[in-house]
Amino acid sequence: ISGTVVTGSGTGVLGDSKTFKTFSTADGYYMFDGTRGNGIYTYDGRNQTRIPGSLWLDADNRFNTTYDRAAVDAHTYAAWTYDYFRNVHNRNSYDNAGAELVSTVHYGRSYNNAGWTGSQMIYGDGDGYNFRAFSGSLDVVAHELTHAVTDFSADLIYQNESGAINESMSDIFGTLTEYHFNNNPDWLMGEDIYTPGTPGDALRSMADPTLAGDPDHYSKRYTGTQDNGGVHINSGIGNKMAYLLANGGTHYGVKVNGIGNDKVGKVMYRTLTQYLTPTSNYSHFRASAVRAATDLYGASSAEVASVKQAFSAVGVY
Ligand SMILES: O=C(O)[C@H](CCc1ccccc1)CC1(C(=O)N[C@@H](Cc2c[nH]c3ccccc23)C(=O)O)CCCC1
Ligand SMILES: [Zn+2]
Repeated sequence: ISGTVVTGSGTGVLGDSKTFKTFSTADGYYMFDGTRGNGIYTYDGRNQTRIPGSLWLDADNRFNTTYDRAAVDAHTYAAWTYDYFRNVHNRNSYDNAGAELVSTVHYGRSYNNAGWTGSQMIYGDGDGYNFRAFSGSLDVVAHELTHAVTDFSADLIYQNESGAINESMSDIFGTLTEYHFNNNPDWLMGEDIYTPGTPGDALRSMADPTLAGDPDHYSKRYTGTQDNGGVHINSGIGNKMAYLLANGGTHYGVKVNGIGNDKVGKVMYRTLTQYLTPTSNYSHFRASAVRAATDLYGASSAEVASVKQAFSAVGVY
């Protein structure tokens, strides 16, 4: 179809106004952003589970109905996350070759989850009590897109320790993306869409994983078979490590000197894209992060020392 890139405006899941790129055609305005990579496409799942559904079409380029809100945020936050990886890590989409970013919102009926299918993002509306529309949280959108980056780099197997590191990387870049855009940033995950009736709680805490019952030390790791061997549980070990590496602190008697968010982003990005492999475990995660920090800052640098401190603080050697 022929048309021109224009700027649309609308209301997000939290009732906030935002603008984004749309595509003006004879049929109306599509949620297609032709200014980033090979394009960002947002689809309407129409509360079915057939994907991708229908490319989102609007009559007047103003997206202010309640039904529009999930699409506004999925489209906007996909663009922001594209910009984060492009501008901060010089990566052109998840494959570093401009791969199209495809999202489907209104996936399923009251579907209480989101996900990366291996080729696109899907976002449920939530049931309105436990969750609201999952695309309403920037850290969730960046979490899902980071799964795509991981699949096209380390390709960490989604189970047991490699799966927990996969999950932790998604929580880490979800949080770093939130800080990059200063979008009510915190070291919580999904706080904007979790239990809308209960302010201040979250799906996970990276600052204190035990708030969600997740381990904050390797000695407390889950070794059962639920959740693909605890990928969303043992991610707490990597999440706590990253929190300490960025902010500093003393954990189980081990002092960590913080190096700040930006350096954590550089070390974790290089670790993920240069050193981790599909079968990496937490011990290999430590070795990989030390190598990445050594490449970036030198073997005798404070940053390398802090990486070692952070992994020691969560019991990983
Ligand atoms: O991307 C992911 O890791 C999660 C999707 C994982 C998935 C993988 C394969 C098939 C289906 C689902 C989605 C998110 C997640 O962490 N889900 C957790 C927590 C969760 C969400 N909704 C739930 C409903 C019931 C129980 C747990 C959950 C999970 O699937 O465990 C990430 C950010 C927010 C939602
Ligand atoms: Zn995940």
